[in-house]
Amino acid sequence: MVEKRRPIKVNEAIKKVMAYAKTGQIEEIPIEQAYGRFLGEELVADHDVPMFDRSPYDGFAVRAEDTKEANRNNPVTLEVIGEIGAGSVFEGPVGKKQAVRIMTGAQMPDDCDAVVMLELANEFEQGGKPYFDLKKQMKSGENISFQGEDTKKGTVLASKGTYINPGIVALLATFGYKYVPVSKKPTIGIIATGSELLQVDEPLQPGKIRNSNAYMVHAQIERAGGHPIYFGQFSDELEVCYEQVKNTLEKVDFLITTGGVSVGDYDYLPEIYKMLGANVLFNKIAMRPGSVTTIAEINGKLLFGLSGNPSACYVGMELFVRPIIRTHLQSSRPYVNKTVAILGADFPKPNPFDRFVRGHLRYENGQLIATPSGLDKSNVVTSLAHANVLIQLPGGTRAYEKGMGVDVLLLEDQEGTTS
Ligand SMILES: Nc1nc2c(c(=O)[nH]1)N[C@H]1C(S)=C(S)[C@@H](COP(=O)(O)OP(=O)(O)OC[C@H]3O[C@@H](n4cnc5c(N)ncnc54)[C@H](O)[C@@H]3O)O[C@H]1N2
Ligand code: MOO
Ligand SMILES: [Mg+2]
Repeated sequence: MVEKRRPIKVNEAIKKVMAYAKTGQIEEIPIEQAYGRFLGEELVADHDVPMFDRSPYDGFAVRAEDTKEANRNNPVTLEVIGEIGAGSVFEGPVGKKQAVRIMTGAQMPDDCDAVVMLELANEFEQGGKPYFDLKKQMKSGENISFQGEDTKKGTVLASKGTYINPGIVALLATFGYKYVPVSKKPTIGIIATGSELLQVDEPLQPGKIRNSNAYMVHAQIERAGGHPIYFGQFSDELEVCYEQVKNTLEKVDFLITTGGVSVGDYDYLPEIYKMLGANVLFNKIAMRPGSVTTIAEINGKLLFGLSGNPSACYVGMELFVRPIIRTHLQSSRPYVNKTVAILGADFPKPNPFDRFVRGHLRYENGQLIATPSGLDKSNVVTSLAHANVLIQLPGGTRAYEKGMGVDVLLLEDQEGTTS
């Protein structure tokens, strides 16, 4: 007699798993390797940027008061008493009707309060000395990048757990991080189960398929920011799988298995959880695909029993494993980000369970359109290739029509959300 499983709501399932979410440790890595990692600490400006008033143009640093009388018919003449390249500092005083040639990025001389662009200065020499005429009155503060205008000392620029994009890398360099504190990646074991599975390089045989889940999950873990370790594929033999799961558990922060969670004769994961003495959080979720996703816990360590069906496995990974990874990486926004889009095609199949349809999101005439990216069956693999969203269709009796507003989960987004 097959056991009767009680489906729980998706949000309830996520909550049950997240009760075991833990933040991980921090490690320091060279800045060159920081891109794509997650900040282990908040990034605070420990000095003003820029640190000094500087010129945004190549030109002349002047005292605005000397240009008061200047206009188109009445140029003022200023004497050029020196030159400052970026990186140098002009030490001397700048007196009445004097100016200093200055380059973009160079520190302003203390006595000057405006910069004349080179194009506006009519340069000439007299008695062996350089001068220029200026036909424009300068305002005090004109053409200056002021100290602290970019950011002020003490400003929090990014919170911990932030995904390090190239812009964050620029900030890290600005504040002198040769080594960057990043969240240590959780190690996540992957085990594929199924006697039908061929290795990726084996020729096809009758009744067999190649193991795609292991590599797909490997990539999904990397996208989420974790460190995957693939422990191999095992045929449906209870003892072998049990030993493998038990040994692997000791080596990883979390373990993902694919396949063997349903009610088939060779679906051994439920039995393995029993043998391990694991606490099964749930074994049925009111969702499609992935209704048989089973998650267990042993001494606080999570075992994700993802479905063998590729699309179900994929969805289970994004909904349940990803927020656990992101929390480990210190993010306070661990969930897949969401937005609303317009459904790009009819979806006529009503279902009592919530659906997560693999979809492709695109911009069209300023609107976001989400269209299913292939056949919507949980055993389908090709619909995953062009999926950049999961279209979330609440369960019920209704069909969904092209043009309706729908929630979409943004799979390639790195910002995440709080719920
Ligand atoms: N009587 C019932 N049968 C099924 C139920 C049910 O409730 N009652 N649930 C169905 C649902 S929903 C799903 S999803 C699948 C889940 O199956 P399992 O998680 O037990 O996975 P397997 O039986 O091992 O495999 C299912 C399917 O996926 C293929 N597979 C497995 N591993 C891989 C892999 N690494 N790469 C690619 N494809 C893989 C496997 O060949 C099967 O076709 O159960 C339904 N049945
Ligand atoms: O777990 Mo299944 O994917 O609902 O078809
Ligand atoms: Mg099965």
